[in-house]
Amino acid sequence: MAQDLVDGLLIKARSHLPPPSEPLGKLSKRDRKGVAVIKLKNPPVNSLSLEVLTEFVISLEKLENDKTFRGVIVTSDCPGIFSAGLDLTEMCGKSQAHYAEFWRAVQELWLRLYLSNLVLIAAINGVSPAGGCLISLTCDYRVLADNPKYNIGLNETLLGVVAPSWFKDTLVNTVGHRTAERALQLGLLFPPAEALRVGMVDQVVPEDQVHSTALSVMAQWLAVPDHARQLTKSLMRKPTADRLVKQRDADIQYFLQFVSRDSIQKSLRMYLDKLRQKKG
Ligand SMILES: CCCCC/C=C\CCC/C=C/CC(=O)SCCNC(=O)CCNC(=O)[C@H](O)C(C)(C)COP(=O)(O)OP(=O)(O)OC[C@H]1O[C@@H](n2cnc3c(N)ncnc32)[C@H](O)[C@@H]1OP(=O)(O)O
Repeated sequence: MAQDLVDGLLIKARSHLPPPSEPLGKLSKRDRKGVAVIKLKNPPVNSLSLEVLTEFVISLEKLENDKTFRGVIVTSDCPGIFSAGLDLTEMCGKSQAHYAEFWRAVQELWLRLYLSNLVLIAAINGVSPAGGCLISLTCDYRVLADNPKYNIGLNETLLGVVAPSWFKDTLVNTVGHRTAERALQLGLLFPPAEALRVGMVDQVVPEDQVHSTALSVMAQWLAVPDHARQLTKSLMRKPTADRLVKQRDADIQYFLQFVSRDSIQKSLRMYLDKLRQKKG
């Protein structure tokens, strides 16, 4: 059975963890076929807090160093939401030191994912704006559930912020320059059929088939010898990643200046308020 191929690894935010005796990221070694599943679990919306980013990096590092694993399926444990993107509360009303630590963690996760030697398949089982979309774009292949609510895209401009150059590069490398330019300026969130048409995802399948499709795709990618596939991936991606690696500190300083502006703080606060008021 396909499910037998899969091992489980759950990323959880500490605040939602059961007793402290349980490790944060659970990495079971039961799997023999070398495929792990990273399930994001930070309810209610899988926002990427500093803690989740850090935990994600640690989990990936463990998998990279454990030679029994050759592939990872990245998916969500929150119904209907793949990830709401970066945790906006981490970018609002905090200290400069906090912003710097947060942004370094965002950079680190992007670099780890984008340059991973593992085959990464995104099983996108929910809405996926901004940072959520970015995570999927770093994967080697994206399978999206066919649900009209499951929009995906880099919507930063709609929040009054700007997708940094390496977010932009990741999108350009996936969908091409013109589609990326339009999508980024307008902050477009694509419904599944559109996302497929522009190449933001590779496959759209019925919701109950996302996981099994990701597994089938994984088998196809794992049929290729690792060394050849990994070197090819590096050839394709390293130039993009190197642009950030060469100027990580400058990128952090740029983020600090940008996010500390009164106008940006105001935009982010207004956006958060709008989200919160939606309910009431
Ligand atoms: C030139 C270069 C310049 C350099 C620039 C530098 C930096 C700027 C770059 C900034 C990059 C940002 C990337 C991002 O990822 S920003 C995040 C963008 N995300 C979004 O726009 C998604 C927002 N959320 C939603 O649209 C919805 O929540 C949803 C995901 C569709 C789910 O909807 P629903 O199920 O109805 O849930 P609620 O909306 O009621 O939300 C529940 C709860 O969660 C809070 N929340 C939602 N999203 C976030 C988030 N991203 N961060 C923090 N909190 C979030 C929401 O406020 C609710 O909270 P309460 O329960 O307290 O009301």
